[in-house]
Amino acid sequence: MPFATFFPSPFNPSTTEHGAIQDSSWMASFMGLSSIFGLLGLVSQTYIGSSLKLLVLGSLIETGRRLCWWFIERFRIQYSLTAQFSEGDPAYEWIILFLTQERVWQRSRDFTVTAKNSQRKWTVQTSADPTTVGNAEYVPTYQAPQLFRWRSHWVEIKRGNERATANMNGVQHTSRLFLTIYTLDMNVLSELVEAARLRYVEVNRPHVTIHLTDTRRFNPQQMWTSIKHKIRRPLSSIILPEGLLDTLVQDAEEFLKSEDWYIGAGIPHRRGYLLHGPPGTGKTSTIYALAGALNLEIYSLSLASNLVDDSFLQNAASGIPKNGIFLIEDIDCAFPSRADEEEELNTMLEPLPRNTMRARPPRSVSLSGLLNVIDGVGSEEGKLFFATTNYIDRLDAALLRPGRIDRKIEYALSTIEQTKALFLRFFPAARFPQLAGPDTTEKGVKGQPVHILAEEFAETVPPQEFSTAELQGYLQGFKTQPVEAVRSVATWVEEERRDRAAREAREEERRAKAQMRAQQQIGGSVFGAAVQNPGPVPRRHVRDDGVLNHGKTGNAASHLGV
Ligand SMILES: Nc1ncnc2c1ncn2[C@@H]1O[C@H](COP(=O)(O)OP(=O)(O)OP(=O)(O)O)[C@@H](O)[C@H]1O
Repeated sequence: MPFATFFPSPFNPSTTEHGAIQDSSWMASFMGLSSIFGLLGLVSQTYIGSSLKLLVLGSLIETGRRLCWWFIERFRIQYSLTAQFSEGDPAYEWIILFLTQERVWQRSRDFTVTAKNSQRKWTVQTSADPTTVGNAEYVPTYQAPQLFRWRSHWVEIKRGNERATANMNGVQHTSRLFLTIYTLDMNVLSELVEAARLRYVEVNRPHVTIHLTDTRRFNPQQMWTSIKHKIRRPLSSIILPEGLLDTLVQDAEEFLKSEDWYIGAGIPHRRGYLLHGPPGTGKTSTIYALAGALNLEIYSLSLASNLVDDSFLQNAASGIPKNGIFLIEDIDCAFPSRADEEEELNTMLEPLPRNTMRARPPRSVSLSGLLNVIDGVGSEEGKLFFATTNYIDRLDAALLRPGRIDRKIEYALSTIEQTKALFLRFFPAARFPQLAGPDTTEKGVKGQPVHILAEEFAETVPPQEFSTAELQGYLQGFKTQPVEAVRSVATWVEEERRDRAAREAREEERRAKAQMRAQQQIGGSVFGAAVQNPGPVPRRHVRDDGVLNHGKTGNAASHLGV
């Protein structure tokens, strides 16, 4: 319809009220305008029509698209299984190794490269030659899902956004992974997870897995966030007095096999071992070798950190799965030594600058917290508890009672037999055929040359004076020179004795000075100092006669020499 007809004008001659004929030029220009309006009307009419058509078409497409997604989603929900894995959980490690081996990330083109650590991540092998990869890890950065086929099923893998958890050290980010399997069969998921676990076990067969907590990344749901793999150590490489190791291994094996017996007898299925003795005598090495021999994973916790408190300990212990070894090294850390207490006291007695408050040295794990963890709820599910200490005397009797610590195993400095065995381990006949010749007799000793050397070495080293670690350190300096090692050992023993004597004298002097300072301050300005520095000294009391006494240890006065 023409525009003019559609919008009748008051200036249109046919519609003028008086019917007067207008001037012809005006008429002409009016006719021109009218035709432009008409044209515009035509165009806009076509435009609106097309727009309407487009609108309808667009709506149809969008509805179709949404419908498609809806069907796809319904299909996914109906015909797929989705599992989530979170960093820090062992299953996450299994699946990461599995995906790496399946080369799922191989098409990645965008990486974050980090120096290799022992924690397995999204590593992609970028080169067929392992030496080229070197000590770096290639972690794909993009979030796009990856699709692969596993046993005739389509599997989709997607990196989730990192989950942020707030803790006392700020916000902690944990990676997540979503695995979707397109199948109706629920078993496929558990089969895949089990296949990943078995592969992980197989790959780590030469290793012992050690789980560690990271106090900076405290998350009550996920305590064991760090994993290390140590080369499995054969039990035969541990040199201990005859029978000690065999008894320990048999005891642990017996324990693992007898869950039913424990349940039947109403005894909690747990076993505690305390390995005690001087440093470097093989306590930790024994536990690692045992874990390797029995295919157990170690969950190792140190009480030395100020951030480890009772609740941290409780959370960590309850996160240990069945048949795991819970290891607390240097368990005495939780309990201060007398030397520590003296040191602490001396520090407290030292004057502080004005207006300075002295913080009490943090020691966060309590004895009751520790006892609860060892025999509390959740500790009885087939867990082996191992603790090591250099100072068994510092441990409370409550901790050492059977049910908490079932076996105490003492480690000592190297005996003649151990020293000899260590020498033979360093210079095996296979590597030193010249020492494996026929039996000879020297200085009344008969045997292969290597045995005669070992005998001579062991006789020169005084028994029970050096730790196996110290002797190992000495022999490392003579890796290829067994004869030289024997020749020089007497000189080394003398030097070591001199060094020790000098160290002890220095330590004695330091302690004597500290004691003197403490006594002077107690006798003189101790009360002034106490007013200035109101740090609490809860376990100690100052007797009327000025003698220090320790509330807890009782006889501290004697060890202070007053
Ligand atoms: N009995 C032993 N048999 C074999 N190797 C030993 C033995 N004792 C110590 N070593 C060696 O000495 C080093 C330290 O040993 P380990 O850490 O097991 O000692 P430890 O008793 O746990 O010491 P610490 O009390 O200081 O923790 C290791 O390299 C280990 O190989």
